[in-house]
Amino acid sequence: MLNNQAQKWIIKNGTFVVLNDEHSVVKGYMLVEDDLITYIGEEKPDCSDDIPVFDGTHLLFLPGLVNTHGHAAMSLLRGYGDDLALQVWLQEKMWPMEEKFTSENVYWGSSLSVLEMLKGGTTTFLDMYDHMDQVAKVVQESGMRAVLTRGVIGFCSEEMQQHKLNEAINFAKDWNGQAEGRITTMMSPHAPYTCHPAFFEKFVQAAHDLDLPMHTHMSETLSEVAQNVADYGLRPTQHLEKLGMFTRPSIIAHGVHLTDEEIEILATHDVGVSHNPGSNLKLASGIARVTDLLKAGVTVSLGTDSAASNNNLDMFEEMRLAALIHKGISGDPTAIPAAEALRMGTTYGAKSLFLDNVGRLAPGMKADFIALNTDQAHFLPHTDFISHSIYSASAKDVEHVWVDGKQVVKNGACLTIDEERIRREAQSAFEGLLNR
Ligand SMILES: CSC[C@H]1O[C@@H](n2cnc3c(O)ncnc32)[C@H](O)[C@@H]1O
Ligand SMILES: [Zn+2]
Repeated sequence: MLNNQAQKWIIKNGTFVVLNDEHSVVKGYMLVEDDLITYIGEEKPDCSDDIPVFDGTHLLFLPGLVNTHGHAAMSLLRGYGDDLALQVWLQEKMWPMEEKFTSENVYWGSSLSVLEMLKGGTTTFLDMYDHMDQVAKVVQESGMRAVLTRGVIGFCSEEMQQHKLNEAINFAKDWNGQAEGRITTMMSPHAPYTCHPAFFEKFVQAAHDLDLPMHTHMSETLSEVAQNVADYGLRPTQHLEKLGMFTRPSIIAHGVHLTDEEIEILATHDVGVSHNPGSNLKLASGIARVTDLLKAGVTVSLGTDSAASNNNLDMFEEMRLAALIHKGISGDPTAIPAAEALRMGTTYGAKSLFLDNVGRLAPGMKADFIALNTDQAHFLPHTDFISHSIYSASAKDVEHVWVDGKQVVKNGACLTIDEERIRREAQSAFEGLLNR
C-alpha cells in the first residue's frame, strides 16, 4: 500500500494525458513530490530506487476534473422538482425548501456532493451557497480543492441585505487560503435579477477591497434577459459591465443568451463562462454559444450546477454533452473536439477559477489527478485515449483520485470521508425537510 505520508513517490507503467503541443499522451513514469508533480516522461527519472512505487498498468491518468459552477448542498433536493422551467423551479420548489435548510443540512448535502464528485474524478469545485462555513468544513475533511463563495439573493430588507453582504465578506476573508491552501474564495451576488444595481455594486466594492474575483449567474434564460432590458435598458452583460463587475477577475455561470456584442465584452474583459449543458438542457434554458465564445477568445469551462437541476455531478457527462450538443446544433462535426472538451473540463476550468498551478499534468503543477481503469469493454480497443475519455468514459470508470499529492479515492472508495454515514444522513436530512 502506498503511504499517504510519502513525500516522494513514483508511478510506473502509466498512461498520462498531457495534451501539450508535442503529444497528447505519454506512456511511462510520473514523479510526485509532496503536493507537486515533478516529472512525467517515457524514461525513468533520476531518483532513488527506494521511493514508493505505484503500478499504473491498465490505468489512464488525467488531470483532476474542475467543476466551475454548483451548489453542493442542493443534492438534498435531487429529484425534488423535475421538468420545470428555471423561475418556476426556483420559486415553487427550491426556494421554499432552501428556506428550511439548517447548517447541518448544508453540511450533509455538501458531503453527499463532495463524495459523488471525488468518486467521479472531480478534484476542484466552485460552490455558491449559504452556510458556507459548513461547505468549507467538508472541503477540509475530504481533502478536495474548492473555490467557495457565499451567494446572496437580495429579496429582503436593506438591513438583511447588509447582514448577508457582511456574511459574504467575512466568509471570503476568513477562508481564503485555508485547508492548506486548497480553499480560495470569491464574492457572489446571486444574479442581476435577484440583486438590484446598488446592492450588486456593494459586492464589486467588496471584491476590490478584498482583492477577490467575482461570480454570478448571468443570462441563463430568455425571460431573465428580457426582464433586464425592461428594467435597466441593457442586456445583462452590458448591465454588469456598467456596475463594474468586470473590473474584477470574473466568471459568470451559464451565459446561454448572448449577442455578438456581449461576447465581445466578455472577451475584452477576459470574463470566464461556466457552461452548464446538463442543467441548461434540463431546465430548457437553451444552448450557450460555446463555439462562438471560444472563437472570440473567452475561456469556457464546465459546471454541473446543482444535483437538483442536472441530476448528477458527473463531469464526464458534462464534457461529453459539450462535445455532442455543439456538433448537433451547428451541424459541424468538428465543433468541440474531444481534446477541447477535455480542456474545458480541466485546464480551462482551473484558469477560470484563477488557479494557476491546477488543471494539467506537467512538472510544477499541483498533484491533482485521477486514474481510470482502461481494461474494460467500453475502453477497447486502445485507439485514442482522449477520444475514450470524452465519448466513452463516465464517473464510474474512476478508480483512484489524488488531490494535493494525497490519495483521496482508492479502488473506487473514498478514503477521507465516511460514505456509509453520509448516505444515511443525507436521506434522513431530506425526510426531515419534508416534515418540517
Ligand atoms: C443563494 S446562493 C444559491 C442559490 O442559487 C439557486 N440556484 C440553483 N441553481 C440555479 C440556477 O440554475 N440559476 C439560478 N439560481 C440557481 C439556488 O436555489 C440557491 O437559492
Ligand atoms: Zn447555479
